[in-house]
Amino acid sequence: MPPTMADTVAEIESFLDTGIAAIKGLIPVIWVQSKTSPVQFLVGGIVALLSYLLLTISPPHDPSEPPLVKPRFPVIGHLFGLLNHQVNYFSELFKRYHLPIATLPIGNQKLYVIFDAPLQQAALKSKDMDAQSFMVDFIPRIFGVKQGTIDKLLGKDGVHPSIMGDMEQVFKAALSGDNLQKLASTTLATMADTLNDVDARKGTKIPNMFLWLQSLLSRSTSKALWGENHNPFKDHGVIDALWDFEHNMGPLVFGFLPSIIARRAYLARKKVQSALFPYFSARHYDTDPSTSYFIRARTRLLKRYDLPDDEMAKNEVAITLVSTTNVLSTLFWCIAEIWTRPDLLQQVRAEALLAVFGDSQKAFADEDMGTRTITIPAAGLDAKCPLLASCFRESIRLASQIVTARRVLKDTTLTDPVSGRSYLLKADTNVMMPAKVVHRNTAVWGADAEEFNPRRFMWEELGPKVERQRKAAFVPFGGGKHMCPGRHFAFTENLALMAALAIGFEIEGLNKSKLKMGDSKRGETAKPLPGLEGGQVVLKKREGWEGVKWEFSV
Ligand code: HEM
Repeated sequence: MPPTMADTVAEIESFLDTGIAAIKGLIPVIWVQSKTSPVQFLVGGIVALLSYLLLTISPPHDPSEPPLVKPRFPVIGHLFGLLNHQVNYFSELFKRYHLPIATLPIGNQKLYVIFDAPLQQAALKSKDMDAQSFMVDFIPRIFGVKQGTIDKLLGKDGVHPSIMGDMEQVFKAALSGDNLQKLASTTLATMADTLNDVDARKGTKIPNMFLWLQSLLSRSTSKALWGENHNPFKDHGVIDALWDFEHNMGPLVFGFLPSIIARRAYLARKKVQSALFPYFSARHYDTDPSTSYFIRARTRLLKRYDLPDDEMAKNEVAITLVSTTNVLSTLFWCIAEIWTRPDLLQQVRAEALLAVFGDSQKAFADEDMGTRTITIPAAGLDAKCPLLASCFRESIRLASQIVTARRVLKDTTLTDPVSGRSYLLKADTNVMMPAKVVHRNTAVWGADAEEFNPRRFMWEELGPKVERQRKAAFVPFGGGKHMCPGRHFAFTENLALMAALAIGFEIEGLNKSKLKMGDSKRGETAKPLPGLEGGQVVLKKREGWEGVKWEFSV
């Protein structure tokens, strides 16, 4: 049975008492030793003094703040824990203390960590917390834009108002209604070309499924975003540089000597920025009609903030990344889980056939399809293919290691909508909300929370109570006003692609023993470990479906 809050607080207190007693106990020992060795006395004295200082410089803590979780090693223990275990450190703390929210002292600073889904959602909806502060700190370091550019965008230059509200509107408009439909149909058209290019007899040899999907998603999404004619990512070298940057950007957060300490990411970023610069200076976003609303509206808005083209090129490296990174890993895991379970694949296939052909699916099951054109209706597949959609949600649940971050703007009280318990959060403190802890909480997901269960999101089978509980604990897209606006796009493109793959293709050779999820370093969606991406596979057209031409309607 998990410990209660009272047990946990008692455990924390007893741990602290033991620590202080140990330090106090050292003093007579040092004194005794001093009789024989002055050097030992000196060293011991320094140790005791340092330990005393370490135990007393912790930040003030109000009892109405979230419970204090002192590190096992004073002062810097949590920092070491985070550096050492990254996102998993939050999971370890949750396993140890089972708290809904905690205060972690780090040096003389503190950090709040929210482990509980309803509390996370309450925090994401709070007007007294924002995400901007992180932009100020990290965007110049990660993307190399000037501090002045960020000041303009956040309205700190005394000339411009903050861009945030208008940008949220651009995101919402760009990823809904007609704009979403156009973006999804252009993306899926490139995917259809790739499926149609698969050799009818030999298939397509894929040495690494993850990299193959990375290329497919980058090519199709970038073309849909930036337009067909002047897509800066047309050259595959630029796509490779984008992922090289993504993979190696970690040391850029230190913010000094990037060309030395983060050389690989720095050079890759430079290559992507050099490809974006001519796009902005030639104003293709305005003149090329195939440019997406997303890029056109966002660029026009940024231009109202007087961003020169080189700053535009730096800042906009983020766009293709945000539109593909999380999709890539979740799509990969979903394919890996389905295509390594023959029974599940059969069920997904039957469901997709029914969604595409209606009642006539039985007639098609063994028929030679000749050179027919088959259109996958991408819109509405979520409802028509509940098993496939459940598998996709389950892949997102397990792969999502996102840590959503906010900063408290002024002292505020956060109330857990379920337990009714309130916590005081102090101004200027950072708040971290790890999705992995919520997504693997056995109290919500059951004893098999660490396992892939294809039917975990089959609402009709589970009933409304479980549906409500699980929906509340499914938080991969963040929440509040910054909730991922691309989630509908992600569902549309992924379900449609997988439906086509299930109906018309086999993925031969996908090897379960060569698949392993890695731990996310920066709180992104988890990738497979290098060398454990499922091995070499062949994407083959199914017998009788060799001549089919694929297309998608949205
Ligand atoms: C499975 C796929 C995806 C996952 C798990 C995901 C997750 C997230 C998360 C956690 C956030 C931050 C929310 C917050 O701070 O509260 C976010 C923001 C965002 N996502 Fe996604 N995302 C996905 C796909 C996409 C796609 C396909 C697009 C675009 C085509 C996209 C565009 C964005 C944008 C523009 C934001 C920033 C929103 C803002 O700051 O207002 N995402 N996403």
